[in-house]
Amino acid sequence: MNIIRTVRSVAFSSIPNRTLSTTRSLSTPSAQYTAFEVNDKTGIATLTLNRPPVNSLNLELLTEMRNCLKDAETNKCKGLIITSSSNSVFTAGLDLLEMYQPQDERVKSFWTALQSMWMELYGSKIPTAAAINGHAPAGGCLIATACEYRVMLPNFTIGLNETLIGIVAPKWFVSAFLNVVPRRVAEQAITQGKLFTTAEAHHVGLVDDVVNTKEEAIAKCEQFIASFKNVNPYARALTKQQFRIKELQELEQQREKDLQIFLGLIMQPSVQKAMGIYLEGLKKKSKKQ
Ligand SMILES: CCCCC/C=C\C/C=C\C=C\CC(=O)SCCNC(=O)CCNC(=O)[C@H](O)C(C)(C)COP(=O)(O)OP(=O)(O)OC[C@H]1O[C@@H](n2cnc3c(N)ncnc32)[C@H](O)[C@@H]1OP(=O)(O)O
Repeated sequence: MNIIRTVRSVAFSSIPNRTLSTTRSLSTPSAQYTAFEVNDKTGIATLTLNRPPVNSLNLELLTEMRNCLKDAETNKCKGLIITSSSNSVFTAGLDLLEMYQPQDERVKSFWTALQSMWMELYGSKIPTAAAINGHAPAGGCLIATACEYRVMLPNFTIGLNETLIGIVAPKWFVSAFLNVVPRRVAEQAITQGKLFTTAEAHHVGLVDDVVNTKEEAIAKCEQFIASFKNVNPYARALTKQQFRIKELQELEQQREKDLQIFLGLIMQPSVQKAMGIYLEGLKKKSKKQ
């Protein structure tokens, strides 16, 4: 696999136009699981999730994601694309090992980092797009629905499958899902823990477009971001905020309560047992392959 390096605090406005190399990626020692590149010509940032084998979202990855999102906004990038370095998994969602038999302080930091990353992404002032080049269950779907545009490659799955693991998708997971699919479809799917195939997701509007390759997916995201080129960024950001402020304020005001509900749920012996069985099943399946 290519070693992907990460750029931090590169002011887009200070990047000169170059003809040969069109992306800039500098390394920072702290970035382990993400690559963050800014295209010099378009000003679009790409955040690539890079935590093999399945980009499961642990504390460190969530923290890096949040830092990249902040950098993209601070540096006035024209837009942000999220994708994965894997050929088959966008992200497997939250790292179950963070929630199974967890350490007290770490699991609190983990959930707090998830809240922060989501608020940063959902509330981002710049256009955001997900190039979903693999499976996107649970937390993967959460990231995709927090973006303004989604394009997906064929024959993968996406959805909020929490109930199948014996856990509950919090209200803010559901509200972002509800932005993109009708309420009836959402209620049925989330209570069933349904994972939609790409074709089904496209049919219900969970993804906007389907393309065959990652390159095409990135190009579609770039087109989406470019569609705002004649729009005043300030007016755009305030307009977007009007659509999203309610969910953001709700979570901001209830962060501690949300954390306590999360801890109360996952620490239940029956939930720990269900998670253990689910993890065991994943490991058995992985060994068979
Ligand atoms: C009103 C009250 C509200 C209260 C709210 C409270 C709580 C909410 C709590 C939690 C919310 C959680 C949301 C989540 O995101 S939970 C995670 C859900 N994710 C999944 O179910 C996906 C599981 N994974 C898969 O289905 C497959 O791995 C996948 C299709 C993604 C990829 O398949 P592939 O064949 O390529 O890879 P595998 O062989 O299955 O896996 C390789 C390796 O990775 C391990 N692994 C997979 N997924 C995870 C994961 N999410 N976390 C940790 N580890 C994972 C897998 O076990 C294999 O490991 P190993 O055997 O190689 O050691």
